Amino acid sequence: MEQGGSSGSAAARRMGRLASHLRPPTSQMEEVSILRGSNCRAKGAAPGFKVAVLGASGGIGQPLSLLMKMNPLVSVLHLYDVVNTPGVTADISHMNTGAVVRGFLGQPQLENGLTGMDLVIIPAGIPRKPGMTRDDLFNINAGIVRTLCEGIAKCCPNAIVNVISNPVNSTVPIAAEVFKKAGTYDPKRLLGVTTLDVVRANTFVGEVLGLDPRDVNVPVVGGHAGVTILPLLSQVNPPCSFTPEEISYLTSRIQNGGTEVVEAKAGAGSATLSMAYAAAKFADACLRGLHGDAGIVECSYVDSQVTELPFFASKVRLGRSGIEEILPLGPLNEFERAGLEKAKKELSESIQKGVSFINK
Ligand SMILES: NC(=O)c1ccc[n+]([C@@H]2O[C@H](COP(=O)([O-])OP(=O)(O)OC[C@H]3O[C@@H](n4cnc5c(N)ncnc54)[C@H](O)[C@@H]3O)[C@@H](O)[C@H]2O)c1
Ligand SMILES: O=C(O)C[C@H](O)C(=O)O
Repeated sequence: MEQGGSSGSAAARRMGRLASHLRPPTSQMEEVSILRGSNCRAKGAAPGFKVAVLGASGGIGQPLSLLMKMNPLVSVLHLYDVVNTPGVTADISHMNTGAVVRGFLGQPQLENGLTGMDLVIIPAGIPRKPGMTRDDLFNINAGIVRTLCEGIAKCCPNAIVNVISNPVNSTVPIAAEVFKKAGTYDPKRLLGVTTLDVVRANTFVGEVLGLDPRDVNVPVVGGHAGVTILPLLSQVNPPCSFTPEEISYLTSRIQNGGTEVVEAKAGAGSATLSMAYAAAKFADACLRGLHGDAGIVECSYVDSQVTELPFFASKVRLGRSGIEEILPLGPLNEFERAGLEKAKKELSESIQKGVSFINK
């Protein structure tokens, strides 16, 4: 009887837990707290990194959060947005992968969402509509990125930060200025996400060459808008050559890939699915670097001395401290040298605009 009584009370405790789980949680923290011994990680999950997605309810944020929930290097995933995070969090939290998912809604919950994070990914902000440039997003997105970076400086100053919000050519300098003001700036830990340019370049070059795009690697340098997106077609791996017509077609298609999607979506936003794929790929590279894996090289828009500009996208080697080395541009042909000059002119203005926004 006693045995029955004790297993009965164990069952009652389990039922109590279940009942409280079925009750609508007042916060995601309460929901998580009923899980046995899992304040930090899901039962059975390997130790891993803590990752926050800021703007997690958006067109990029949702599929990116899904992909990060699938990443075995992630043990805790925080989803922050100013709308809809309870629903997105409930949905993603049912995936039977290792990471524990917690949702944070609105500015009052930002600091809890950021505390203790190793990697923060920022896809928060408005996207383009047809006829707009990325710079047309500056007025709204600059303020969003500033607020989020102020939170990062306060709550997780050592986190690696991946900036997706456009215009990246200005939002990365904005983030740097916020961190400088807070005294937390580490240029090795701030990375603008330009992976979608490389993903597109690999796809389009693969189509022209008749190769599997997974076997193609095109360095794309400069920045992330129009002529600042500079594919180095002379450095494609595997080594190959192109006709002048192919170079003209590929350069234009890669530089205008974002606009191609904006026009096809006809007012419903910009690239979200390919971007989530690209951002998840880049975040995974950052996490593998933090984990100590060797030989991780990705293109990214970073604080740089590769040119005379303070920020520039080029190949970087990632490691335990973030960016461990910025690789040189390598030999450029005449077409690419001319493209570099155009890119630098526009980049210089975008960088200055970002810096002035914080220091005005
Ligand atoms: N770097 C790149 O290669 C690249 C590629 C595609 C899109 N983008 C940019 O990413 C951004 C997001 O695009 P999207 O299609 O996901 O837009 P979206 O409108 O679908 O989603 C943006 C999300 O940000 C949230 N948000 C707004 N203000 C916020 C704040 N203060 N704090 C937290 N979240 C906030 C919104 O609620 C929304 O859920 C845009 O600026 C877009 O231009 C960049
Ligand atoms: O083009 C945009 O506005 C979004 C993004 O920068 C992209 O390259 O798809």
